[in-house]
Amino acid sequence: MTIAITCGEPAGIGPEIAVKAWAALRDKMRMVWIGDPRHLPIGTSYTVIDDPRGSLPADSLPVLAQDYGPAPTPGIADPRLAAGVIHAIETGAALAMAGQIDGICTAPIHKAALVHGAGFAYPGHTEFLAALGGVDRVVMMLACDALRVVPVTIHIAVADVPARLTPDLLAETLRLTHAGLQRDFGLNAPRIAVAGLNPHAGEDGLMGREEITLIRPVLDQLRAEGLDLIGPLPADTMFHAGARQHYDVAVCMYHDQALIPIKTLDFAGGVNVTLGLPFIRTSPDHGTAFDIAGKGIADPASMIAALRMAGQMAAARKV
Ligand SMILES: NC(=O)C1=CN([C@@H]2O[C@H](COP(=O)(O)OP(=O)(O)OC[C@H]3O[C@@H](n4cnc5c(N)ncnc54)[C@H](O)[C@@H]3O)[C@@H](O)[C@H]2O)C=CC1
Ligand SMILES: NCC(=O)COP(=O)(O)O
Repeated sequence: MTIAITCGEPAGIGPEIAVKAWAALRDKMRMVWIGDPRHLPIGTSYTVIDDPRGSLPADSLPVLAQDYGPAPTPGIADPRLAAGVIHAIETGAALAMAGQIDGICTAPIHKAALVHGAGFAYPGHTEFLAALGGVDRVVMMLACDALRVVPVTIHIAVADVPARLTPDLLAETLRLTHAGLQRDFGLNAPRIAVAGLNPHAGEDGLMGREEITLIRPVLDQLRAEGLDLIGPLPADTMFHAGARQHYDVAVCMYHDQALIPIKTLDFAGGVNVTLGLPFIRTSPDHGTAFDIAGKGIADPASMIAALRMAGQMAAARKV
């Protein structure tokens, strides 16, 4: 099994955590890095390879080399590199879809840098990879040992959430989550908790009506299809340790409702995984960390967890 790491934003911590994670896991799994070797931390031992399916060097980072431009100043995105950052993701996705690698693990991108530098038309990897994979809908799931979460709406303004939260989007997110947990996480009958949108899950309509008009009808429909659904639950009380025992994943209505609990519980161990793609994709749960880039102090734990998860998913699909 071979997992490719895409370089991510060269001015961030992506190259550093890729090298650290590769060093930690090189005895346990096959990994290649896609990017411009000039963006690796100074002194990194690497070997340029052509074929990710061939033999890989044991003691230097295998690199599918691209030519994107000289390394930027740490912490300052260089717009001239934006097209290269995007190309690395495209290369990883293409290799995965061609079966030349078993999955990709994407280092973080700086979304604004890609928009300003290359007119990137997507708010994140998740939406870009859906387009590359030729699928209309995917699900962003973040997972750590203590919790899995899915935001139904992802990278949109909070003000836009109620209008974008449609029965179709909610139903498809729940179905993809159910199928993804079955396929890749060994859960035959995943228990899915669903958050309300409003405080106290609307308190019988006193604090908002989306629970009554939208969420409950969708849950009733999908229960009839056989999904094990709990909710809609008040989001403020569904994440304490006791509550978490009753479900395998929490599906939330918007980005921060889902990501705040998991990043608070386990920032170092969290993994971002895209469900519903025709290939495996994981990522660390954190961003580019410009404030510590180039200092050599970035923690590779989330990247290590993401690579392990990609490897486990790939192994499960081969059984
Ligand atoms: N998958 C992706 O491509 C993701 C990209 N981002 C992007 O990253 C950029 C910065 O986002 P922020 O909200 O500032 O979050 P961030 O995760 O980059 O940083 C938040 C704080 O956590 C620290 N931190 C993050 N990762 C760390 C690590 N491995 N070791 C030690 N400390 C670490 C940072 O130094 C900073 O103090 C944004 O452009 C955002 O869009 C954010 C999340 C995921
Ligand atoms: N906040 C999570 C995040 O930004 C991850 O986005 P993506 O690049 O994995 O789509």
